[in-house]
Amino acid sequence: MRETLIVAPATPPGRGALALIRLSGPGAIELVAALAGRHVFRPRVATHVQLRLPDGLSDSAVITTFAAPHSFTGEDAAEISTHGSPVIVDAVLQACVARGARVARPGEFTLRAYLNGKLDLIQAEAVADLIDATTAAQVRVASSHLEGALSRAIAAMGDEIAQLRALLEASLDFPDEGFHFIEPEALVGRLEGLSTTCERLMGSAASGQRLRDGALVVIAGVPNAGKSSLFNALLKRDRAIVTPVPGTTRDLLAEGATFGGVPVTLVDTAGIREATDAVEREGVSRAEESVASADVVVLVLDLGDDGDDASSARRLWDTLGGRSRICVISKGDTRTSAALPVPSWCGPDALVVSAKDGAGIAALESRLAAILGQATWDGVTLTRARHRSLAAECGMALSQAVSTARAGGSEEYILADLKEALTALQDLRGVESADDVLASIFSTFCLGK
Ligand SMILES: Nc1nc2c(c(=O)[nH]1)N(C=O)[C@@H](CNc1ccc(C(=O)N[C@@H](CCC(=O)O)C(=O)O)cc1)CN2
Ligand SMILES: Nc1nc2c(ncn2[C@@H]2O[C@H](COP(=O)(O)OP(=O)(O)OP(=O)(O)O)[C@@H](O)[C@H]2O)c(=O)[nH]1
Ligand SMILES: [Mg+2]
Repeated sequence: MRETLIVAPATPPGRGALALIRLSGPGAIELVAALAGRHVFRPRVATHVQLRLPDGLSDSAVITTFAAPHSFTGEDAAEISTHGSPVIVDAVLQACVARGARVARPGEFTLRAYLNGKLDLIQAEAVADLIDATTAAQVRVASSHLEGALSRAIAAMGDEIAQLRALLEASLDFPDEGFHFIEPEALVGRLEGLSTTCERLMGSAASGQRLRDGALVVIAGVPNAGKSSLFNALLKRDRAIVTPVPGTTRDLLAEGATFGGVPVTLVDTAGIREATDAVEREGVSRAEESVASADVVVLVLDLGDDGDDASSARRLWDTLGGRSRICVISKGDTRTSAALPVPSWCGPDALVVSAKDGAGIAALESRLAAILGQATWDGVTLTRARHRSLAAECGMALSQAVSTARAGGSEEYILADLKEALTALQDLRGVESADDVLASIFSTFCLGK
């Protein structure tokens, strides 16, 4: 499969100032030379040429060649930078295909870089995440993974495991002498160190996955609490209908927003109460489902009224125990000294906001950013379910090794656990990945990557 020459546009479809078409594989350099009508290119030097294309077309273009192994893919590669008309891009692709190239599958360039050892699996995933990034925080994490920060952290754990295994195996080789190449206390200490490192790594997974995949923030409360007004204030536009009539919002309203660099789907819901008509009842049940699946619930409470409000809001708040929740007292501009004090069940962290004059909105945004923000471990964050489950396998094997070592158990059992932990770490970096794992990762790439 790696023997074929592949070609694909690296720039998005449609009109642009320029377009880049990339080739990788044997014959890439000869092929562009033929299109340019010249033979010699200095590797890695952009060269201005007149391209000869099918149907009598031509274009003034720039070609760069990369001789294997000094390219992104590790193969012979070439790039053609043309004027950005889709007609020219098509003509270049046709010309390449006519000369034996095949149009690349999604992610195939990066797959080749991985198969040729230019990137590990974590770095290859980071290429896709970098292209998909919509916030600076997502770019920061994906760049650091592409640069190798997470891979190095995992490799360091693997090295420590390999050292411990060598010491344990050496001890096994001299059973009669009863000689240990590592003292039992030192072994327990080093295993605990590994186990702690693994746990800290796993501790970054929830926020890392939220950063990559986005989070769900749901605004909830009783009717007329000021939820839709708060929704609009956070979005900084007049998205939802706001009226003094309780029960105004019926359906869920979802819009994109960003807090602390985390892409968020912000949802406004119907006020939760015993509904009398069928439409409202459906709205309330959708609101409850949305609350159940939220990463963070913002409970809006209007304390300007008679206080009946507060008792039903409190029931809702109590159902959120153990979840990420923020209590927001709305309509701060109307609250006089006569207004009800903030009840103690809201906790000391309740925020008073006003959608009308904007007071407290920035504080709410910071609170959301703090809850959703990254928990990094030495600047390294797990970002995918794949990372999380392999780190968990590693963590389980390590804690097993710790308990065996603490109980003075046999070296053979500890060795088996360490082998399992090491395998999980190697799978994380894709040292020897099965074809179906690779297929599922690379098929999510965009064309030309
Ligand atoms: N024009 C262009 N821009 C691009 C890429 C590309 O392929 N082409 N990239 C594609 O994703 C990214 C840059 N990544 C690259 C990674 C490695 C090599 C490369 O030639 N590596 C050689 C030489 C090493 C060196 O001198 O730094 C190698 O690894 O041997 C090039 C680009 C983003 N920008
Ligand atoms: N003075 C003032 N009035 C507010 C504020 N926020 C909301 N209101 C008023 O409170 C009423 C209800 O506001 P909404 O935002 O529609 O409340 P809601 O919680 O979405 O209501 P439902 O969709 O019916 O559940 C409207 O008359 C708003 O103008 C505020 O910060 N200050
Ligand atoms: Mg509403």
